[in-house]
Amino acid sequence: MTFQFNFTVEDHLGNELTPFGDEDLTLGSSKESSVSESQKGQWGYRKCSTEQFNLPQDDFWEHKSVGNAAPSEDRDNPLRAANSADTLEPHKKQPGLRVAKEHAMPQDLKKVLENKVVGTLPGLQHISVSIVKTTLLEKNFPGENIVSKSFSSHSDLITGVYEGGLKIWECTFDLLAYFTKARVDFAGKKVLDLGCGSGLLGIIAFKGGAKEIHFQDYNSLVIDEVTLPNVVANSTLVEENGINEPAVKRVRTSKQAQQPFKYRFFSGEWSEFCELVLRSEKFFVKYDLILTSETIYNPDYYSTLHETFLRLLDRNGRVLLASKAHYFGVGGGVHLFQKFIEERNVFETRTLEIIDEGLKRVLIELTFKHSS
Ligand SMILES: C[S@@+](CC[C@H](N)C(=O)[O-])C[C@H]1O[C@@H](n2cnc3c(N)ncnc32)[C@H](O)[C@@H]1O
Repeated sequence: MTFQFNFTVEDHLGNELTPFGDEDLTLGSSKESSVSESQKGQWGYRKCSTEQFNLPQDDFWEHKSVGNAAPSEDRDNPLRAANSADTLEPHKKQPGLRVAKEHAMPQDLKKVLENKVVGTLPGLQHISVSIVKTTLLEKNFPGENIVSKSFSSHSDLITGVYEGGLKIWECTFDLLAYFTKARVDFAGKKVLDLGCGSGLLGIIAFKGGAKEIHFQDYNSLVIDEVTLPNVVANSTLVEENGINEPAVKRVRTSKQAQQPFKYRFFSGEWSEFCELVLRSEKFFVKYDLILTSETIYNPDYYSTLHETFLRLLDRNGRVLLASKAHYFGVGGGVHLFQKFIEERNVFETRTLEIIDEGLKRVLIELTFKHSS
């Protein structure tokens, strides 16, 4: 599927460091922007010198090994069955489904930021994805060839090959703004940034005091080249630079800041990811919060996405989801997704906010109909 429905905030704002922008990936129609003037003004770039980052010691990163058997559970009730590592509905193994894997944090964290250019947003550091793409193209990256595939097919999404993680999508910023507005409480929570791409949602959750954060993206390369570097770039700057993030101030004491945080990184298709994490610990502790932006564009994925929520969300947890109202060309959107959720009758949805400028966007919350 050849598809383009968005712009990168980074490219849209213009940046002289960008040798080619996503302009090159755009099919036809004009781009629409709803990025506010204040967002534009706050975006800037600087070359990254790894010396500028006082990177954390090894024990900062706590990893768990994968491989324990999953607990067996009662399957009569969808909620109980959701605890099982076995799929609720027989999972049709499709050939070519991207197998999930866990990414270990590299030993040498400074290397993660090598050749990266770092931009800033309020309370956030963020590497330039355009530079990453260019570097990978130049290097003729031997792994997942998604950059050149995306480039040559003029598409931001290639179904089953590249699902768009090499951009920061617009709704990420809607959700970030909502976190501040609604004073979302991350303290002590176990959080999943699902379909993370840049990982900015999870990073803000970390800064807000979340106790454990997992990042998942379809593409392995996205995790290695974008998500991980962003996490590293943001890992210690919070305290050192005195970034004024209200949520940070509220919950993070200097003592908390010194405690090791648990990050884990995963790539792969959602059902495979579920299998992997549910098997990774004998008693997998479910997520209190699942954050997900621009992941409901393809109706073909709704069933797997629903099942992922069902199996991985704590009964008293919630999903915060941001989406365009409609994804032209692919067919998905909020209305269709909400209808799908209603029919399944497991979650209830609540509209948190409608952003009606540029392309209409919606923030919704999902919670279990019957919590504990
Ligand atoms: C359009 S991108 C959005 C990236 C990021 N959340 C943002 O807002 O900038 C959609 C993301 O969802 C994930 N995704 C989509 N479909 C998926 C699937 N079937 N299995 C696993 N991940 C998927 C991909 O990892 C991709 O990064």
